Amino acid sequence: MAKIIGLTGGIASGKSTVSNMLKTKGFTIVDADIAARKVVEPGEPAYEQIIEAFGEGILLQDLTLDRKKLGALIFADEALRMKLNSIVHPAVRAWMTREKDRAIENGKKTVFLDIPLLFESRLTYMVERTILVYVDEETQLKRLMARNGLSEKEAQMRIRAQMPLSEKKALADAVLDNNGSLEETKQQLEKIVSEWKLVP
Ligand SMILES: Nc1ncnc2c1ncn2[C@@H]1O[C@H](COP(=O)(O)OP(=O)(O)OP(=O)(O)O)[C@@H](O)[C@H]1O
Repeated sequence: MAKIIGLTGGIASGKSTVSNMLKTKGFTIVDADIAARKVVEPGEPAYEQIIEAFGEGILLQDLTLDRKKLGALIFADEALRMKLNSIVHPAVRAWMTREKDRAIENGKKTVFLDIPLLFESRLTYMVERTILVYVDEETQLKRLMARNGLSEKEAQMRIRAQMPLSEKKALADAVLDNNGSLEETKQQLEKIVSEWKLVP
C-alpha cells in the first residue's frame, strides 16, 4: 500500500524548499498550486465554467484567464469568491487525485500532496499523515519581505490573512522547524522519512 503524506505550511514558510529536498531524494510531489493553474487552462471544464459565471471579460487577449482581474474581483466580493472556489476546488482535488493514482500505478510507494491550505480547506481526509513546515512569525516576515520585495506592512497583512502557523502546529502529525539552516531542515526531514519508513 502506497503512503500518502500531506505537506503544508504558511506563506514563505519553506514548503517549496522542503518539496525540492524531497524531489532530490526521488519522492513524488503533487502540487496544489500547479493543479490550480492546470485546471483553469483553456479547454478544461473549470475554465468553461468560470467564463459562464464571470463572462468573457475575464479573459486576456490570448484567451487565458486574467488572473489579476479575477483576483481583484473575488477580493472585493465574498459571493464571487465562493463561486470561484466552488468551481476550482473540486477540479483541483480531482486533478491531484488523478496524479496521485498515476504515480501509484507507476509503482511509487509514497506520494506527497503539497497543499498550502490543507487544514483550512479540510483536506486532511486526502492524506494519511501531515507534515507542517513551520517558522516563527519573525522569520516568516523576514523571508517573505526578502523573497517578494514587500514592505513590513504588506508582508504582515499577507501573513495575518492566513491561519497562524502556531495553530496549524497542533493539527500536524510532524512539525518541521525551518527557522534554522537548510542543513538543519534537511536533517529533520530525513528523520521523519526514516521514522515513517517512507520510500519513493
Ligand atoms: N532554512 C532556510 N534558511 C534560509 N532561507 C530559507 C530557508 N527556507 C526557506 N528559505 C527561503 O525563504 C523563502 C520562502 O521559502 P519557500 O519559497 O520554500 O516557501 P513556501 O512555503 O513554498 O512559500 P509560498 O507558499 O509562499 O510560495 C524563499 O526565499 C527561500 O529561499
